Amino acid sequence: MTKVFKALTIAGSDSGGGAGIQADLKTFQELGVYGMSALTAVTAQNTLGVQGVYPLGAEAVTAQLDSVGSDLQPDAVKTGMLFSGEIIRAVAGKVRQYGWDKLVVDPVMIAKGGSPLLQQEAVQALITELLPLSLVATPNIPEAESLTGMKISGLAERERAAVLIHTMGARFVVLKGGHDDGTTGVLDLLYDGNEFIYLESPRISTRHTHGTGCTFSAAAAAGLAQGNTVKEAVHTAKAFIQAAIEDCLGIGAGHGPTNHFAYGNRMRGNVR
Ligand SMILES: Nc1ncnc2c1ncn2[C@@H]1O[C@H](COP(=O)(O)OP(=O)(O)OP(=O)(O)O)[C@@H](O)[C@H]1O
Ligand SMILES: Cc1ncc(CO)c(N)n1
Repeated sequence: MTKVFKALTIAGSDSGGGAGIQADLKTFQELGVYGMSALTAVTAQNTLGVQGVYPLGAEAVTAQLDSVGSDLQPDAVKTGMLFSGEIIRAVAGKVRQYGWDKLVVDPVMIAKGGSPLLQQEAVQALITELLPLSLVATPNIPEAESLTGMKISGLAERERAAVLIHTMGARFVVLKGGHDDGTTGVLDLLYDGNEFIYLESPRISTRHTHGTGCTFSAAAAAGLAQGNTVKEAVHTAKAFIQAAIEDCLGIGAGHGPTNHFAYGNRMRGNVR
């Protein structure tokens, strides 16, 4: 039998299916990785915004992690929306207990429309509890500003923020450039503690970018689950999200989801 690669996402549910757990599982599946999930919160959400946030208690998160950890042994794990310090501490405890060392931390804080997905007081727990356990952290620019307390405008500041987040314990940092509006390219910065690698792609002019960060970090986790290096996994994640934004589905009246089929379609030669 061929080896089955397995990845676990610890994140919130997006009823609209473009971000959160749904984006993660679709991405795992498209990249040939068996997906598992531990829910932290249920959101009532669509392309127009977040209509409600219903967090789970930490014990419900712990129970799901024990169910997966005691039986299914994920090859890689990613975190998304964690909502509270209590949930972050529970997740960190289980990551340590089960020795999940291929951990991608996407420090989700605020949805694109401005709704908070992480309590302000939980940012410190993210820094002290989870970043030190992470193999890869994938902040966007506002998240990097919140983690570091810096205001980031130019490339030099972005590099400085990546170094700071690395010193918080993330062995690799991908500082994503989606929010750097007004530029013709999108520059994601990968820092490995030693050198900067610049992943640049043309900026696609579209409003359909709901869940780009979730999809990107899930693709990176899928690559790690398959045994790829961090650099390989991040390069594939960039190609996956670029295709998913380019071939957008155009659904919903607001900020629509990306096309999770796009990368696989291209690989299979079925271009839309
Ligand atoms: N308009 C765009 N064109 C091309 N690539 C983009 C665009 N917007 C985002 N990306 C890519 O998508 C990935 C996610 O970046 P972004 O900075 O948007 O994350 P995010 O803000 O965490 O996403 P979200 O919170 O919506 O899930 C990055 O690899 C980035 O380069
Ligand atoms: C559940 C959830 N997680 C993450 C994001 C960030 O895109 C979102 N909008 N919703």
